[in-house]
Amino acid sequence: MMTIVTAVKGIVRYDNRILIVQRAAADSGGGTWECPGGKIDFGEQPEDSLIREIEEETGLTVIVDRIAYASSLLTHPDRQVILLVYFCITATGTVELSDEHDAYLWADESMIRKQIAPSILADFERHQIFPQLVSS
Ligand SMILES: Nc1nc2c([nH]c(=O)n2[C@H]2C[C@H](O)[C@@H](COP(=O)(O)OP(=O)(O)OP(=O)(O)O)O2)c(=O)[nH]1
Repeated sequence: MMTIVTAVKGIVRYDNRILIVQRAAADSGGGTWECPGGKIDFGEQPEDSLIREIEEETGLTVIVDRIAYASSLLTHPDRQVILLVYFCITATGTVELSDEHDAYLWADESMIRKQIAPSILADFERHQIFPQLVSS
């Protein structure tokens, strides 16, 4: 059966860096670096879902600033994920990871370019995320 799920992801900013997290080695896509976030629960508002997911994955309580971009990908030939990606801010940089991730990094532009999954980097370029990180 073909399914579409909606996920929310955060570009969490702190001290001129953003938070990237490495998927646990044992999970699907293990070892790849991404922005924190996850799937929207039925009936949930996207921004509430993002706050909940980031809290679960990192222990951070973020404030959602504004939408950065929307994107879509197939994680499997019959499974589509619609991604809503938001800029977020946090008052502290202290991260406590869940079992879903093995490592985290407060990354600047060059670290992001080196680490993050190519499909995410392509979205960052397409939607001019880097210039927005320095200018606001
Ligand atoms: N193209 C693109 N893909 C992204 C971005 N951010 C992001 O996490 N991804 C990818 C990584 C994942 O393969 C996919 C969906 O993330 P997800 O957390 O819902 O995970 P998943 O579908 O693999 O499901 P699960 O294993 O966590 O249950 O999206 C992005 O900004 N652009």
